Amino acid sequence: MPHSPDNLPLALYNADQVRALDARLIAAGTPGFELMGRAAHAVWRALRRRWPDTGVVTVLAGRGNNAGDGYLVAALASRAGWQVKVLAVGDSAQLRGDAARARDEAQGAGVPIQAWSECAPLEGVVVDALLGTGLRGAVREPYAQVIRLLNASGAPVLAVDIPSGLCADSGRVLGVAVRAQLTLTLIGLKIGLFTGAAPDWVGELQFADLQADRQLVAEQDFIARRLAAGSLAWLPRRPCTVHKGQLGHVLVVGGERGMAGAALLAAQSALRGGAGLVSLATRGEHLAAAQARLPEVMGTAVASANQLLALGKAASVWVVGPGLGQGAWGRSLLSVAAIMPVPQVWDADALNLLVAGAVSLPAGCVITPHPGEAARLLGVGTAEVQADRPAAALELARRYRTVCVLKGAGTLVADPEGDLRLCDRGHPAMAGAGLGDVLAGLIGALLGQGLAPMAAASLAVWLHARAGEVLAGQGYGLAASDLCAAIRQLMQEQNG
Ligand SMILES: NC(=O)C1=CN([C@@H]2O[C@H](COP(=O)(O)OP(=O)(O)OC[C@H]3O[C@@H](n4cnc5c(N)ncnc54)[C@H](O)[C@@H]3O)[C@@H](O)[C@H]2O)[C@@H](O)CC1
Ligand SMILES: [K+]
Repeated sequence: MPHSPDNLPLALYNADQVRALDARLIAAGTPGFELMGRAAHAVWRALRRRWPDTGVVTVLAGRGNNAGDGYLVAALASRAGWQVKVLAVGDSAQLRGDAARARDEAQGAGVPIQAWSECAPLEGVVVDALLGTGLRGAVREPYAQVIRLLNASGAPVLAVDIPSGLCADSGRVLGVAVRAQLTLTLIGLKIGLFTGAAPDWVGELQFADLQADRQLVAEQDFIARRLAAGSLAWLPRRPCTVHKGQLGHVLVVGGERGMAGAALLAAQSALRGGAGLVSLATRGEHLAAAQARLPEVMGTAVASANQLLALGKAASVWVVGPGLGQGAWGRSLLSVAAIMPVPQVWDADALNLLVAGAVSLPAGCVITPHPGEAARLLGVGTAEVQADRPAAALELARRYRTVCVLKGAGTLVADPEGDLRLCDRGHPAMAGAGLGDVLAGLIGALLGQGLAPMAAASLAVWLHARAGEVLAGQGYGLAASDLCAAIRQLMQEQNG
């Protein structure tokens, strides 16, 4: 993703939480208009840094405090000698409170304020100050038409706080949204800037804390935390005397006929993720190829539940599902997994069989659905999952009493108690076959080395995404198996 440098804060808020934070700051003695002024200075600085030589600004202003920020930016631009105008959507005479004061300040600075009309030209850099965290429901007219024309104009856009039309809670486009080149968000990071459709609308993301009191910020509830290297539980350093028996024995179960590769990738990933031992329970036809490709992995042909039961007792972690299929073979193997009292990762067809009611999920699991699997697990459509990914991840974790990794851009990791992490790393090049199998194997390896399910899932998601970024950045085709070496490299850099 183009945004999310390492220096952004970790806490992610929904709209209500960020409003509560605004209110706390105001109650603690910083007037709202003072915050608005700081917001405007931050926007103006960001604008000049990004477009230093333009000299022309059009501010599109709505009727709330987001517009107030915009009016004050216009005042600053005018005082700096830039050519600036405000196009007011709706009647600017109806502005109230701080926003009205900001409008008056712009007027006092000589900024022309015109009522927006379809033929008003959008000149220079456009500051989107139409709608912020106060947006409720689908964008109404004439705002929707303003946004459509803005997007069609090709003008460079700096969005104030959040691109207008994007839901601050879910990143859903509420009918229509501004496509920004740069978004400067204020006081706290809204989760809607990172999830759902947001990565395609936000552009570069910058953050201004408006000098908010750190103690007050720390006391504010948040909905999720961003995954970042510094915030992750890393593997403990290995003692010199360590032996393979202490590093986990991961058993990968899968590879129905025609789907051998998925299980192999999971096994390879478990190996490269540092598991002491890796076993593979698969169809007999696949053994020779598996041994040739991964000689370190102990491959066993399993034809029945009893064979798997005998084999599986030696393993400390199970990774079940890659290429498992949904036939009788897969179902019988999964019924064994369901009674094993060890940490497990359930992926792919294991989840489809779970939906079909073939088995129930054992305790201590991590499930790793993509949006389609998540939708089936929740009994809703995929669009509904994508419309509010944080809510879907939390609901899956709660309903199945498990750690849930909801894959896709902005992968989320949730636990049943409501702890939610978001990964804003990764790359579109990762939308390919086998990437999920690598993630499942890596989570298994980290569980085997002693990390708790939430920590193992979070670290694996982050390593997987960072590895994808590193490889995509080198500009060659990304194959899932390439990722294993890059993940190993990242782990070495961190623990080395
Ligand atoms: N003191 C504060 O609370 C601060 C707020 N700030 C800014 O204020 C923003 C929040 O301000 P507000 O709460 O006034 O809200 P907004 O300015 O985001 O939006 C409120 C306006 O949008 C209209 N609206 C709501 N839903 C709509 C829809 N579906 N279609 C069309 N119009 C719709 C409302 O009628 C109202 O006029 C933040 O995003 C941020 O930019 C900053 O100035 C920093 C300080
Ligand atoms: K906006």
